Amino acid sequence: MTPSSPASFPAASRGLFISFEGIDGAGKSSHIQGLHDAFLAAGRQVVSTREPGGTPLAEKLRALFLQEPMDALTEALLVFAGRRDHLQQVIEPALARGDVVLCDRFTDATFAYQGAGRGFDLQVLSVLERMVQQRPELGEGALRQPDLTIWFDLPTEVAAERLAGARAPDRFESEPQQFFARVAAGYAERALAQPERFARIDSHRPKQAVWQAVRQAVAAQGWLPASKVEG
Ligand SMILES: Nc1ncnc2c1ncn2[C@@H]1O[C@H](COP(=O)(O)OP(=O)(O)O)[C@@H](O)[C@H]1O
Ligand SMILES: Cc1cn([C@H]2C[C@H](O)[C@@H](COP(=O)(O)OP(=O)(O)O)O2)c(=O)[nH]c1=O
Repeated sequence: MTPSSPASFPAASRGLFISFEGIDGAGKSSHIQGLHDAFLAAGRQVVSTREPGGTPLAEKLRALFLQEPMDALTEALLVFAGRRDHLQQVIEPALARGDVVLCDRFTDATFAYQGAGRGFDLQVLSVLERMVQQRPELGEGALRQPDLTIWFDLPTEVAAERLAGARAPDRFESEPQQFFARVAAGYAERALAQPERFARIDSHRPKQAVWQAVRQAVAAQGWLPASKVEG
């Protein structure tokens, strides 16, 4: 059996938590399914989920969050309330089973959108992050964070072009490009602060090249075989 054969790749059975981030239209949704399939082919159980959302309660909050006008603190409280339920009901049980959790956005989005985008107090967001994600069983003061965050980075004008006409814009997608420039800067700041967790993907390339970079970022962690290019 060769080292790249899926059957020879039981890449440890500890749970893996991978989040996907980027401004709207960055192209992340296009690659989550590809990774889902690649992990299944490597013999892993996979849970693909999203934020805001991921549980019946959090999906109800998502609908309000995306459609109803509200201030930035209300946005932050709603999104962290949904996150708490999502962690308790879906993410932690999946990680405890040893599954791979692929999460379309997580807390970095709150720092980027509510923090950098809306200008909301980052310290308040850090307090909420600590309340919601604290996991004493991981160590004293430890927070649940993704093991890897795949950050799709591309110029705001390219993302806007990709979104134009693609779907009816929600409350965030209707924001002007300056908003997304701030959000992008917010992601860059988070990535700078926690470089070991972030894999930056240059997403201003054809889909296949982006996919190869995504696959490579995961393979570099030893979680998928390196050789094969799928997708
Ligand atoms: N590398 C790419 N080049 C050109 N268009 C892309 C690329 N990746 C995604 N798209 C298109 O851009 C739009 C937004 O992609 P999507 O995956 O929905 O972005 P996101 O989930 O990050 O908001 C879709 O119409 C998608 O087909
Ligand atoms: C998770 C999260 C998302 N958002 C925003 C980013 C997106 O514009 C929106 C929904 O994210 P997303 O699921 O990427 O939207 P779509 O299904 O249209 O691709 O919510 C926040 O503002 N804060 C958050 O904490």
